[in-house]
Amino acid sequence: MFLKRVTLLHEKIENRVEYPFTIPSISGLEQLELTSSVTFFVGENGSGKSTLLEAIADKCDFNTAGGGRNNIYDVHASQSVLGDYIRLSWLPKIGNGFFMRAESFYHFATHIDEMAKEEMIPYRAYGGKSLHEQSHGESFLSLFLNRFSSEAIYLLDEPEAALSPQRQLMFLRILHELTQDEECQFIIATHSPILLGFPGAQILSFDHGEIQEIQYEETDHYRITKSFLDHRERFLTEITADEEE
Ligand SMILES: Nc1ncnc2c1ncn2[C@@H]1O[C@H](COP(=O)(O)OP(=O)(O)OP(=O)(O)O)[C@@H](O)[C@H]1O
Repeated sequence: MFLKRVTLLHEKIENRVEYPFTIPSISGLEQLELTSSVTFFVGENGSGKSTLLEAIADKCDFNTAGGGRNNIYDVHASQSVLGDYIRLSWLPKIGNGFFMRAESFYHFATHIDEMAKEEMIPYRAYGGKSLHEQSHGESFLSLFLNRFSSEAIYLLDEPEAALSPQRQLMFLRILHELTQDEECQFIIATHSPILLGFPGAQILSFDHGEIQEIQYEETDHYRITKSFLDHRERFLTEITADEEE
């Protein structure tokens, strides 16, 4: 692995009453030690996962709208506000990698089409054809299978968004292959109980106003999914009863 630590530069913060320092998990951050080649960010919606991931992408000089260092295009409101306030500690330092955000993947696909049209890149790196001509899930997997290679850091924001459970398992296999011998590092914000099950991953929870390491079985994603699958009828009865009150 390459990125070892993320430090919040408290001394640079002048205004703590504005985003992103209004997010408890961010304002309380001191240092985050990354201890595995796969780190997951988990937590409730709005707990600050994307904010931190985007800031890390910014400090890696990746396009914060999604892409690597050479993918230069603009998407409205994709700048990282937190990037100026964190420091990344590397051993060794690398520049290869990619930031993928599910929500702006459409814009990235258009950017790739434009580069291919101008013959600046071949489609080979993206599965042989335009990402727009592949289904949402197919295009995600094309990126993972063809563009991802060794000695790089990949920052992925909800990669499961378009993937069927079967494709999520394929993604786990890709993760396994790319992290063998610690050749690639991944930081992944996810809500998927399947992805979170990756063996040996570090799981960082952004809940309860702080970022702390937790075990797979302690995540809401595992607990709620397991409980739902084990007691589906009871869950549905309770949900319906609430609606009728
Ligand atoms: N550009 C912005 N300006 C002001 N507030 C913002 C901005 N971006 C995000 N926020 C707020 O910061 C909080 C954290 O957002 P963030 O996107 O980091 O959450 P998240 O944990 O990734 O959530 P999700 O799981 O829903 O993707 C949210 O309350 C959000 O409304």
